[in-house]
Amino acid sequence: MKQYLDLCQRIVNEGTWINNERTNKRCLTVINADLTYDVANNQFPLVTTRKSFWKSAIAEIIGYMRGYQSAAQFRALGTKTWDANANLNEAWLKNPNRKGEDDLGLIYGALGRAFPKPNGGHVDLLQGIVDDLSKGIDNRGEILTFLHPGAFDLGCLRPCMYEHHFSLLGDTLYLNSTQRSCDVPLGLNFNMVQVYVLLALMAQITGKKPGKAYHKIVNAHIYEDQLAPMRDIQLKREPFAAPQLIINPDIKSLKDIETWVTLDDFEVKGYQHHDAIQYPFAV
Ligand SMILES: Nc1nc(=O)c2c([nH]1)NC[C@@H]1CN(c3ccc(C(=O)N[C@@H](CCC(=O)O)C(=O)O)cc3)CN21
Ligand SMILES: O=c1ccn([C@H]2C[C@H](O)[C@@H](COP(=O)(O)O)O2)c(=O)[nH]1
Repeated sequence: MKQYLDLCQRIVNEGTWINNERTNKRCLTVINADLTYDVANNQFPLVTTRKSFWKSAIAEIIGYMRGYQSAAQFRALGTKTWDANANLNEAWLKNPNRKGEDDLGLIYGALGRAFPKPNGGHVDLLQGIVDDLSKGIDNRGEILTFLHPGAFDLGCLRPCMYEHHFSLLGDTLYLNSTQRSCDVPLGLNFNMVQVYVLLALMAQITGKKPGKAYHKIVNAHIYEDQLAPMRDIQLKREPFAAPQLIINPDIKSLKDIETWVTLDDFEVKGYQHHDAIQYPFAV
C-alpha cells in the first residue's frame, strides 16, 4: 500500500502534463515504476485509503485466463468494467471489425489463449506454461503475452498489462508483469490485485509455492479530472494494514478456472478501508 501511495505522491510532485489524444484529456505522467508484492506471506496489495472493489479486479483476470471476448461474459462473472470500452469507445464503434453489442474483439486472453502463428494455426500460451510449470520446467521463456501489434485494429483496446513472465527457483514460482500504460487512481487499484492473484492462482494449480510478484509500469498517469480527489482526499488519508486473500483450495487446475470458479471462491480477510471515492473514467 505504501508503494502505491508513494507512486501517487510522486506523480503529484514530479509529473509532467501530457495531452492524450485518444481520450482528449490531459494526464499528469511519470515514466517507470516498479512495485513488488509478497505473495509468499499473503500481503494482499489492496488499496485501503478508499474502498476497493477487488471482486471486479479478480473477475477481470479470470476473464483474461478464460480468453473472454465480450463485455457480456465479464458481466456474467461479476464486473461491468468492460462495458464502456465495448459500447462507448468512439474509435471501436466505428471499427468495421466490431461484431456488435458487447464485442471487445481480440483483447488480452483472446490472444493469450489462441496466439496466431505466422505460419498458420494458434498457440495456447497459458496452457503451455501451466503444463511446463506443473512438470517443474522453466525454460526461461514462460511468457504469457497479450501483445500482438498486428491485431491492434481487431480489438477495442491495446492490452495495458501486456506480459506475464513466470519463473521457477526450485519449488517457488515468481512472476514479472509488465504494463505499458497505467491509470493510477482506477486501473492500478485493480492491476495490483490481478498481478497478485495471477501468481497465487498459477502457483496453486501447478503445485508450487508462490514467491514474489514484480510489477513494472512504464507510463503511469493521473487524468486531469482525477487529480483533485487524489491529491486532496485520498493522499491525505492514513493507510491500514494489508488484508489477506483466501482462495478456495479446491481450485486445482486450469480446467477448474475455466469451468466452475466464481468470485465466491475468493475471500478477503481483515480488509479495513476508508470511504469510497468515485474517480472519473476516461473512455
Ligand atoms: N481510462 C481507463 N482506465 C482503466 O483503468 C481502464 C480502462 N480505461 N479501460 C480498460 C480497463 C477497464 N478497467 C476499469 C474500468 C472501470 C473501473 C471502475 O469503474 N472502477 C470503480 C468501480 C468498480 C466497480 O464498482 O466494480 C472503482 O472505484 O474502482 C476500473 C477499472 C481498467 N481499464
Ligand atoms: O488494466 C488496465 C487497463 C487499462 N488501464 C488504463 C491505462 C490508460 O489510462 C487506459 C488505456 O488507454 P491507452 O490509450 O490504450 O493507453 O486504460 C489500466 O490502467 N489498467
